[in-house]
Amino acid sequence: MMGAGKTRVGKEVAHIMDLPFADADVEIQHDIGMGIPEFFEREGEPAFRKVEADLIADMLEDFDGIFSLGGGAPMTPSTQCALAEYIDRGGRVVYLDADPAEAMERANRGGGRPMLNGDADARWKKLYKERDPVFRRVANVRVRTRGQTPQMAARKVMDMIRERMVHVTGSGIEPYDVRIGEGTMNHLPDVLGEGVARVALIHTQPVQRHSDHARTLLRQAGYTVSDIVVPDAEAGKTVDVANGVWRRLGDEGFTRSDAIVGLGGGAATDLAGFIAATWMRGIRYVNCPTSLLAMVDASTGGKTGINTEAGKNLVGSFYTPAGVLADMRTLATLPNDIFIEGLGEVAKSGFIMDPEILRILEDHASELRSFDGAMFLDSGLKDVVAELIEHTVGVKAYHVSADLKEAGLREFLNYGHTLGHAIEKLEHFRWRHGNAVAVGCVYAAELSHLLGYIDQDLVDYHRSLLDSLGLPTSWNNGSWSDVLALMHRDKKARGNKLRFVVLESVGHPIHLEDPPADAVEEAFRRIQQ
Ligand SMILES: NC(=O)c1ccc[n+]([C@@H]2O[C@H](COP(=O)([O-])OP(=O)(O)OC[C@H]3O[C@@H](n4cnc5c(N)ncnc54)[C@H](O)[C@@H]3O)[C@@H](O)[C@H]2O)c1
Ligand SMILES: O=C(O)C(=O)C[C@@H](O)[C@H](O)[C@H](O)COP(=O)(O)O
Repeated sequence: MMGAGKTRVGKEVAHIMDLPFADADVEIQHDIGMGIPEFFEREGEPAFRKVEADLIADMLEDFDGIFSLGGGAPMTPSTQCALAEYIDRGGRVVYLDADPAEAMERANRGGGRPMLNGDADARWKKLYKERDPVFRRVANVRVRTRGQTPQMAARKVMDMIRERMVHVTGSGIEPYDVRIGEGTMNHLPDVLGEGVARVALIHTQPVQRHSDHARTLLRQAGYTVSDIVVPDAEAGKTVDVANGVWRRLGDEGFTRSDAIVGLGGGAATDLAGFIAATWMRGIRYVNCPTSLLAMVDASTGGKTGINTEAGKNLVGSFYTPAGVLADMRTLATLPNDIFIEGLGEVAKSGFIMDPEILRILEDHASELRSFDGAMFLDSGLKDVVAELIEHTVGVKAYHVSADLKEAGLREFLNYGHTLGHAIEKLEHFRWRHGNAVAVGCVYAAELSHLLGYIDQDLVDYHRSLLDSLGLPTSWNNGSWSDVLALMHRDKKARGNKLRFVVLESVGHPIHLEDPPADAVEEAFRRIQQ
């Protein structure tokens, strides 16, 4: 909006990011050879908008830097299309959302604004009403600047435009974004939206520091927050815990217009999503993953659920979050072993789809293996991890977008999980999920090899890569009959037939229906060594 500080803040952002800055109004005046008020007077608004739209389209093609648009520009349909294409090419369109009183005061101060002729405040308010919904729609970054100096606002803009983003869409999915970067939790109020009054913040005790931060953000934005601490890790994914949370929501009067925020590792986000899916048959929820595994996998895609006596994740639903905020600052407190566990799901995504993930893992194996949260944010590893998260969420989004309810393609994300879930259950969940998946991937590779799909080299590659990352590649703590019984309860099984995901090559998974019993058992013998 006029007076929001686009030029002032834009210049500041360009300065701190060492980028060129351009202002659409200055460029236009240069092109038309006169001031904008004069051009408005002589040619009228439609002629001005045409000149403006053409210039913006050219700049979005050719200019690399920070570009400030006039407040009316995004109202022109051709500019809306140009901005959408710019976003598709990886661009960031920032809506600088200022406090109306501050913006009106600044807009009136400067003068020379043809759109504010007459009663300037009334005109400003009318324009705001028309433009605000459009600005929200065309921008992929919204920065609230209430009470902030231009320098503070510029820092906020910079953090936000440096974020990585993966868009998740598809049939049956209300589109949402996974935002990855430092400070992405600041988006919580935007993602929750204005229709929500109460928020249940569901988290575990080890992430208290991060939930305190989230609670502050939520309270500052005006939400009534219920802080709900659930038992840690798999102990939280039970029907008793879910029942306790439902009771709290009932006691505190949660209605359909309220929301859940799930904050923590994958167990906490699985539980929070399940509560959101079931409370009043479904309320809005946002995930704030704080472990690597939850960032790359659990928080996205809408698989929510709890465990039962019969096995892992056997009760749940497909229920999509309104957004995922992977705030890399939370990784500063993550213990090394839990970080490494997350690499199990990262490697899985490399094996089934994205060789670039495998290349990054190979190139940085020893740094990743020595992950130290306390040093992380000031280290070069931060960008490597951000890239791994973006790639891995990209793999997840690809499968989920095409097949939300896991009719076929999405099952490929389950590579390594048929045995992995059985190991977790037989180990009474003392084995971490990502570690069990790592062994499960070696098992699936062995099975692929036994049936002639891949050669021994690729099986060996599974072992050497996972081992270089500090992940386990063997397991020898359970009987074959127990393992087999649990694999029959896997959700991919049909009737009494086992189904697996195996590989034909890196990036080419296939379904394997009812494989020969001796191969299934022999692959197990091979991971016991
Ligand atoms: N829904 C899905 O699509 C999906 C995908 C993959 C895994 N999962 C599920 O996710 C779970 C595994 O997730 P996980 O590996 O995050 O385990 P987890 O949730 O058990 O978290 C591991 C431990 O790390 C702690 N922790 C998390 N973030 C921390 C931080 N920043 N600082 C300090 N401690 C932190 C947790 O409190 C916990 O003690 C499993 O239940 C698995 O089934 C779900
Ligand atoms: O999103 C999916 O689909 C997956 O299979 C991702 C897995 O990495 C994840 O562990 C998931 O929780 C497993 O789901 P399940 O259906 O096998 O319980």
